[in-house]
Amino acid sequence: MQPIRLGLVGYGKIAQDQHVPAIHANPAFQLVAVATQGLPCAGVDNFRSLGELLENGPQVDAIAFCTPPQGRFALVQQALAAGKHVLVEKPPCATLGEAMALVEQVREQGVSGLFAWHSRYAPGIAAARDWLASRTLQSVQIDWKEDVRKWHPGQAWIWQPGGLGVFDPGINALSIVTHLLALPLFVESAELRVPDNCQSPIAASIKMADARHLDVRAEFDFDHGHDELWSIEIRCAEGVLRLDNGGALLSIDGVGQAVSEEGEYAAVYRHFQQLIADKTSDMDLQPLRLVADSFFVGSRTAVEPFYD
Ligand SMILES: NC(=O)C1=CN([C@@H]2O[C@H](COP(=O)(O)OP(=O)(O)OC[C@H]3O[C@@H](n4cnc5c(N)ncnc54)[C@H](O)[C@@H]3O)[C@@H](O)[C@H]2O)C=CC1
Ligand SMILES: O=C1O[C@@H]([C@H](O)CO)[C@H](O)[C@H]1O
Repeated sequence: MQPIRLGLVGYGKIAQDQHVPAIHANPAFQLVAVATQGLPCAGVDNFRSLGELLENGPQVDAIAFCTPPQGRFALVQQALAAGKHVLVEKPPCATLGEAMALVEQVREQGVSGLFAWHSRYAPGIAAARDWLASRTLQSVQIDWKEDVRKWHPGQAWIWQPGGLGVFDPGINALSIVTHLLALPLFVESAELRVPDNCQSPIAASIKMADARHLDVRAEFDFDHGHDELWSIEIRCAEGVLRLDNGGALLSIDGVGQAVSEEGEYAAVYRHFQQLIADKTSDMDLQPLRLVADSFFVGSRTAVEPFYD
């Protein structure tokens, strides 16, 4: 079986930390070319733009997008126009409208598309989903607090319009919860705390509910330089389920549970490989819709300027 020849656009932090190692570890893929505006990727042909890669580079079957969300829509459209399968990092686009258009364009082109909500592939998520399927949910508490200076050093785009600020990691928690719950969520209220010198929030409190009035609360903090916290606690009539470390750890009533041994990005690429084989797609919009709605209804509180 010939490997899927893969191009990658945006050889930055997550491409270096996660995508390229996961691609190299999966024999179903062969990374053959990179288009990036920063440092080149060793061992493959490098180009300064996707257009140049498509025009002058080696043949590719699929393209992975690891650029910032701003401008990504046009890049993915370029790949779709060339008939390529696409794997798109989260958040899929800078706006909900762009992401909705990509879903349609993937369908029209008859290729496979994946919105890579990587946290949905964390080791504890599948077991959590199985346990919750037969339980009576009463409330959900999300606490997602990390250090932007550690995870996005010098990345000005995250504070600019379309960059989402604290929702860039926070959307991962929303992607997990929307994957675990049976019904869609709606944003009831939100408070966004925006630094004087930024266009996007550094912290946020969100109150959500589903059609059965399940109480879902989220606290996001991007300036949390100590004891980082990525936890989701779901109280049920039958007991308390807790995901910690971004979904890597699962406990029920305080007792640790068996989880998958596969890493997030290995699972992401295995899923992409399966979508291509099955000639289908997986492009969920709900996490991005919740972020958009948080921006719609969120009150804004100005806080002190942020300096990297
Ligand atoms: N930093 C992290 O810990 C994680 C980031 N992500 C997501 O991955 C995406 C990228 O984030 P990072 O890697 O941290 O950002 P980054 O700023 O480190 O990397 C972005 C890369 O894209 C390149 N680029 C920008 N525009 C381009 C264009 N038009 N053509 C070609 N290359 C272009 C830049 O040169 C840079 O190398 C974001 O959507 C983020 O939410 C996902 C998981 C973790
Ligand atoms: O997707 C993302 O994950 C976090 C971080 O890598 C782990 O929580 C990062 O802020 C965000 O882009």
